[in-house]
Amino acid sequence: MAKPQGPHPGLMLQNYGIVLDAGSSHTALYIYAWPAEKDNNTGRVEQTHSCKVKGKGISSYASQPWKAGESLTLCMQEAEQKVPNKRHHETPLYLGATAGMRLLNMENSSASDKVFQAVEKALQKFPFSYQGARILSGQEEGAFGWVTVNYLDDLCSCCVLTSMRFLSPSQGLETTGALDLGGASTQISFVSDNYDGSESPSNSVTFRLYGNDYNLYTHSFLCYGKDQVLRLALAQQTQSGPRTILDPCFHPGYTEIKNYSVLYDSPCVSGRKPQGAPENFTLRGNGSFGQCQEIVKSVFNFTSCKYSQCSFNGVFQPLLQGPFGAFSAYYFVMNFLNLTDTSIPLDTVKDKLARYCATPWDEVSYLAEYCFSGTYILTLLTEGYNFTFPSSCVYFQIKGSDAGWTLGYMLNLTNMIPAEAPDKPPLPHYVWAVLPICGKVKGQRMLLNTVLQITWIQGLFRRTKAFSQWRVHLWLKDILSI
Ligand SMILES: Nc1ncnc2c1ncn2[C@@H]1O[C@H](COP(=O)(O)OP(=O)(O)O)[C@@H](O)[C@H]1O
Ligand SMILES: [Ca+2]
Repeated sequence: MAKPQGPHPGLMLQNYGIVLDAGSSHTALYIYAWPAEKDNNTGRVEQTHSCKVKGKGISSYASQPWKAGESLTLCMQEAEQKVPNKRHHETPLYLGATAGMRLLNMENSSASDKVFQAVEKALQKFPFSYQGARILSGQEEGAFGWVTVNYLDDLCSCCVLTSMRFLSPSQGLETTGALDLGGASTQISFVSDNYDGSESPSNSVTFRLYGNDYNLYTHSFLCYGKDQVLRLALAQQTQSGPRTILDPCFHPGYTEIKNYSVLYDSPCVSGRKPQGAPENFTLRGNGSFGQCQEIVKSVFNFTSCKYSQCSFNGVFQPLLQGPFGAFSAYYFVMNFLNLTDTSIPLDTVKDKLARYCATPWDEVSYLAEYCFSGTYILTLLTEGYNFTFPSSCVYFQIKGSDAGWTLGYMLNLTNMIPAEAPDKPPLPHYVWAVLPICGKVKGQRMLLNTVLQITWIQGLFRRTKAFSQWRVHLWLKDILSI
């Protein structure tokens, strides 16, 4: 008897790519896959697996570099299992390190080199196509995060509402800005119609996507990740070298003994350690959101700006233009605090946070830093970047933990972001007519894409936003299987 016919084997063939995100707090491995039979520009890339490396980030192994390499072994073995053997040799493997290694490199470049040597040695033992380990610049981290957010196109209801403005002839189609909060740095990246890149060239990244140039504004604030900002705030409170501090950013009843040398062992605060400080100090929480916000505000410098406008610390920032997707620690913290709904008035958000901060520690007794982190996020967004809530459309990404620069980095390095538009229109025009029907099948996201596409047909763009067309193009190819 003839075997039942399965799908043509060629149709099942997948390509894979692996990216290791060596962050300041920990390393994570991501596996991406896309259909092999489609040309690079049309297959939808999806994350098929992720693995969190046990222990801290690779920069924490400065004094025992070999352990940085060893720490990756389990996740790499898992990747060997997850990627089919036949594809191992063709699977590119990248490691990108962010602010933790940027800081280590500033502090002790030979230690950072040794960590990379150890990591390289460990990764080369695996059968994948190793493509190198390096530190990403802050601009790259911001820009690739933006590519990911726009590629994922995982828009929430907040932005569906905002999509109404896509129909306005004066506004043009918008890309989604990206907000990434790490432990040691934070990035903001967006396209603003009023920004041509000339005012502050170091904040400008140009992308050629589908025949159009995008001028992206991006800035990475080193030391403004949530873990380093906590050091800045504690440094602010310990300048006189006290033995005890009453810290409003921690719950009442919370007590912790902190070591001065450990606190000041970071380029973000080094040189500020008080002379003659004792070995330790005791941190006692008193849970006051208002006072905590005052301390957090004091780590931002709003006084000098040599540009037409600035966010903080004298850094140029053009007019905000949204929507924005906020991911990584933005999502972890706001999700934990049940504050991801940005349609809530700002005062209500502050009330909720104030109540959380004032909750006695014995009623929380779990992860002490969320009051501080929530206060920092709110202050960074509203005072630092000047978002106004609820009118600014910032959405905390549901798949927050998995959005980040890694996908954009891989898309770029594997040339999967087409720089040029195809010679002919991606699909004949009659196909657009079926869109409203398709739109109902997959719900919200489809509906939004429909809006984008119709807007395109009607020629309502002030200028062509080919990146969105590219997304729609990918999606159409997907659902129509062409
Ligand atoms: N479940 C979680 N809840 C709260 N914070 C988290 C959670 N998981 C990760 N984080 C935080 O997210 C941040 C991730 O930063 P990371 O990517 O390691 O640093 P960077 O991007 O600055 O190099 C860290 O501050 C880490 O503590
Ligand atoms: Ca990160």
